[in-house]
Parts: sequence; C-alpha cells; structure tokens
Amino acid sequence: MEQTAIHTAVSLPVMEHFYTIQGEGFHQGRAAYFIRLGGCDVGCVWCDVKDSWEADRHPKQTIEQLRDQVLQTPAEMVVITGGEPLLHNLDELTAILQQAGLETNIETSGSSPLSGSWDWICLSPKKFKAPLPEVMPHANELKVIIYNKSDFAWGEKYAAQVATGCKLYLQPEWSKANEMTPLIVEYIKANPKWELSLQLHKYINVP
Ligand SMILES: C[S@@+](CC[C@H](N)C(=O)[O-])C[C@H]1O[C@@H](n2cnc3c(N)ncnc32)[C@H](O)[C@@H]1O
Ligand SMILES: Nc1nc2[nH]cc(C(=O)O)c2c(=O)[nH]1
Ligand code: SF4
Ligand SMILES: [Mg+2]
Repeated sequence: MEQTAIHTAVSLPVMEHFYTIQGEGFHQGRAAYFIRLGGCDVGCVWCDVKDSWEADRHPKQTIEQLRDQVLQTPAEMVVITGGEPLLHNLDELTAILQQAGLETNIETSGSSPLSGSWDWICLSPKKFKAPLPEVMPHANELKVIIYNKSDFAWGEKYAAQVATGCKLYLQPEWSKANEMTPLIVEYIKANPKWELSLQLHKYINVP
C-alpha cells in the first residue's frame, strides 16, 4: 500500500506581531520584529499585557506564516515574547527563523522548560512562578523588575544562579517607575555589576 506522509502544520497562538525597536535590556534601541504568543500561567499582578494570558483567545498562525511576515520587513532580529512563550515548544519556530537568517531572541520568565534554539535569552524571574533552576544558566541577560524595595535582595538570589558573563539589568515596574527609578540608580551606583533598563518604547510611544 502506498504510504502517505501526514504533515501536521506547526502553529502557535499569536496575540500580535509588530516591527519596532527593542525597548528593553541589552538590545535596547535595535530594530526587532516581535511575535507575542498567547498563554501565560504566571499571573504577575503588574503584568503590562494581561490580555495575552488566555491562549485560546488568540488565533493560531503557522510558523511559515510567521516567518513570511517577518521577511516582508528588513528585520534581522526576532523577539519571541508573550504571554509566557515557553508554554509552547519553540523548536520548530526558532529553526525556521534561523534557517531564514534571522536572529532569535526570547523574553521569558523561565518558569516552563526551555525549548528552541536561541541567539539571546532574556530571563525575567517572577515571584508568582519561579524560574526552573535548569533554565537559569542559559540566560544571556537577567532582567529583574523592581516593584518595591525588597526586590533588590530578591534579585540578587537569581544573579547568583546565572552564568558568568550574563548581563544584569534592573528595570522599574512601569506604574512605580517615578518612585523606584531613583532607588535603582542608587543601587546600581553601590552595586555596579547591575545596569539600568527602562521600557524605552513606553517613553517614545511605539509598540
Ligand atoms: C510581558 S513579559 C512577556 C515575557 C515573559 N512572560 C516574561 O515575563 O518575561 C515581557 C517583559 O516585560 C516585563 N514587564 C511586564 N510587565 C511589566 C511592567 N508593568 N513594568 C515593567 N516591566 C514589565 C517582564 O518582566 C518581561 O521582562
Ligand atoms: N518595543 C518593545 N520592546 C519590548 N521588549 C520586551 C517587550 C515585551 O513585551 O516582551 C517589548 C515590547 O512590548 N515592546
Ligand atoms: S510572566 Fe510575563 S506575561 Fe506572564 S504575567 Fe508575568 S509579565 Fe505577564
Ligand atoms: Mg512589553
């Protein structure tokens, strides 16, 4: 009997995708194509994209569609974010993007197992669902959100778990930025291994 290959299209729930500049962390200021996947089980009280949490509310797109949309722009770097992108297996998505010559970056809380092939991993740990210990050494960048004073000591706990050479950033929670940014500046002056990350896109009103 003739064998027929069954190809299951790899598709993922996509809340939005847009070409903008990376507003945060090490790659701040660089052109970046963002793909925001639906679904998050972390539940940060101050999350700035709560509409992403329910995966079912977001239509699925195939990885080929996603790649082709990126390739309609001059983008060199793609940022996979969410939601919590590691709720999905990202092996095929990152493979098809890297085959197209694109850099693959991820924004993650590290609270689900690592999948995908990454040029840059930004890990932003959360109290609401802690990062998995096995994800920590893979981070290229640790981005701790400062919502109150106790978050400095809390962040040091994770700084001790990342690899040597991992960049360390403190980023004010947006609604507390006026109050926390001066404290962050003083903390960085006293602890110069840390650097400041601001959500640049929110100051210049781009996505
Ligand atoms: C919306 S999250 C999506 C990716 C992943 N779930 C995570 O939390 O890393 C993208 C980035 O925005 C940060 N973020 C979310 N809400 C924020 C807020 N209100 N103020 C500052 N940073 C925020 C997160 O810590 C994370 O670094
Ligand atoms: N411009 C811009 N930069 C970002 N860096 C991380 C973002 C995210 O939501 O993951 C983000 C975002 O939403 N917009
Ligand atoms: S882990 Fe990320 S997407 Fe999920 S609630 Fe926290 S900030 Fe929002
Ligand atoms: Mg954002």
